Amino acid sequence: MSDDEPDLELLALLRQHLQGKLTISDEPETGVLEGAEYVYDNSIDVALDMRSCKNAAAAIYAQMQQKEYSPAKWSTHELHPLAKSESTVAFIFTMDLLNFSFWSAKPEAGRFAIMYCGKRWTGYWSLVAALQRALDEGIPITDSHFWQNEEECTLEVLKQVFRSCTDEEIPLLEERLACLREAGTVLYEKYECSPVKLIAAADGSAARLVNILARDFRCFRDEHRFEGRRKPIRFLKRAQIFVADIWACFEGESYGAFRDIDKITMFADYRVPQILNTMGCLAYSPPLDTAIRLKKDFSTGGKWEMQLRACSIWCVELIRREIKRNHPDAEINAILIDFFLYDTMKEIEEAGDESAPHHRTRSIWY
Ligand SMILES: Nc1nc2c(c(CN[C@H]3C=C[C@H](O)[C@@H]3O)cn2[C@@H]2O[C@H](COP(=O)(O)O)[C@@H](O)[C@H]2O)c(=O)[nH]1
Repeated sequence: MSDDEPDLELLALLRQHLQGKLTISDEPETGVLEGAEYVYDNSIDVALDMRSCKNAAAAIYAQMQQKEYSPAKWSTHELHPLAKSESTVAFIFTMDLLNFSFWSAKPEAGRFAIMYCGKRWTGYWSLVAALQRALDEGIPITDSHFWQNEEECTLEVLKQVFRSCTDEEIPLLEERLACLREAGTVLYEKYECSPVKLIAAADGSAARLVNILARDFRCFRDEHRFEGRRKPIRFLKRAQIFVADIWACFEGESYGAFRDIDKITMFADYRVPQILNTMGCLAYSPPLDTAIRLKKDFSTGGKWEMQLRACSIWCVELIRREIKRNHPDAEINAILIDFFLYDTMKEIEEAGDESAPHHRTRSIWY
């Protein structure tokens, strides 16, 4: 938009304000849900099946109750840190700086994997295992001073941290080092080298913390242009899952106390669309469905990838609303629904069901 063109959105807001119809609260919004709805409304390759979403809401609620999904469940995963401490905040920050792109084009036996505690870990769990193993081996991988030290924190050392028990290396190793370097510099310049100070800057607002991460760290700024829309579509997946992991780990207390945690949306990755499609909630156009089944590469910010990510966010939001409509007192939000869907998809995959492959994008965003 050129400078001399009127900003119609701003004029509309001013008109509403002058008519007393607009209360501008200082509570921040992330804009993620608004962007997701816009893409959903303009999608031609992905649609939501409302009957399936209603059925899914009932099934998800029942299973979440039965499996007692709550923030406390986060700490029951054997690799997640248990201490409610600053070092756990640093661990989670490191983890969510690097929490992206673990999928492999190789068969299960040959894919990147980490041996730790006598078990073979793949995907997201390979990341958590690698960080735990590094700490056991005396590598200060969660310390932002280390990330900035170019003599100590080298690509070779990071290769050692993520050494695989197969022939395949972790994808995007150089990009992961760049994320640590940038984060170390920003923490040094703005937050006294402390992720705890970063959380404190949000003053108890989850939305504000997501916005701070997107503003101050390029590697968290997961936002992309969609067709002709002037404002970028914000997914902010790793920024949001960082806030969610802190909230869940600390069970809404201490560093995890956020008064607006319910503003966090589903995390637009490659796993949850997969299970939403399996449940019939997400429907794909034939060309898109074929491209996913043929395991084609999807470009970052491409129209198919944007629709998949945005419609997944919007789908989980509709499922959340349906659950709350039927169970107004249910302590459920998009985070817990997302965690449940991710874990369930992993159980389906571990049972060997490869019937619905996921879309494949290689990026640092998810
Ligand atoms: N939407 C969503 N995406 C999630 C997670 C998690 C793990 N969260 C744990 C914490 C609490 C929960 O109960 C989970 O146990 C990882 N991912 C993303 O998936 C991808 C990895 O997939 P795979 O290669 O198959 O492991 C990668 O983009 C990673 O960033 C989640 O919860 N939701």
